[in-house]
Amino acid sequence: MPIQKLADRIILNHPKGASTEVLLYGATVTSWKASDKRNPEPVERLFVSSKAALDGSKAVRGGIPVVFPCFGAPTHPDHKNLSQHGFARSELWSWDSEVMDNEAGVSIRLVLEPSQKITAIYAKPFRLNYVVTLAEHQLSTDIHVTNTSTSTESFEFQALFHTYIRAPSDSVSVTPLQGLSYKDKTDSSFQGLKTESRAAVDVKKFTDSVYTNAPQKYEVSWPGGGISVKSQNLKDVVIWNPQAEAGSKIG
Ligand SMILES: O=P(O)(O)OC[C@H]1O[C@@H](O)[C@H](O)[C@@H](O)[C@@H]1O
Repeated sequence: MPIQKLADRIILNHPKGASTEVLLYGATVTSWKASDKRNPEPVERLFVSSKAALDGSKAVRGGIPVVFPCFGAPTHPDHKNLSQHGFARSELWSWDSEVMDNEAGVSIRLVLEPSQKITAIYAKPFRLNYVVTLAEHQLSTDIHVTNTSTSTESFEFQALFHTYIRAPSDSVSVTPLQGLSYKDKTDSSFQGLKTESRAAVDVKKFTDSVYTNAPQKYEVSWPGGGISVKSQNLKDVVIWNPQAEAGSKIG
């Protein structure tokens, strides 16, 4: 069965061995296993904390949480009743459809629409469609935000994937970010933007950097492993790793 619909999650299996799991809670991808040249057997590519709650009691600490309609603490007046990173990662999404099921890819669509609970904190006419596609060596996540208003009402939003890549934090690095402007969220004494001087950005110390106008094509590499990340229409990229310093404060 390439697509298994369980009560709380969807499991996708690719005929060549890759697999992924998507929780209906938050539409959070909690596992992606794929092979590569170094590993003929599929290996897990995403990090999920051993302490993560997967029962829908709080946003999943790991995998790929979906962030909408605000990133970080809300700053826009429309988001004033929301918590950090918005509500999409902590709502129950609905199954919509199977999009594709063949050797090229196995793909499903989930949907999130305003419920009474959401409208109480965010009364905007939105619909989110989320398509997760598993290919032999690739996982694609596409978020489509629709303004369902029948009038001229508009709204501003931020949307992103909060991907936790499974990598050794003492030796992983990300390229190419050199020369880009970034907000260093670990440095509250400095309000402006810094310029990235490093050819390869590591996360050996607590890192929380928001790069703007980034190239949308990155190599995340470590000795003996790595992963390529591509994005479309997502021009900012965040490199975050709490390390022990900030990690010890996370539940
Ligand atoms: O604890 P949360 O809400 O999942 O956020 C985790 C982190 O998410 C990152 O994307 C932010 O840049 C950090 O500032 C934040 O701490």
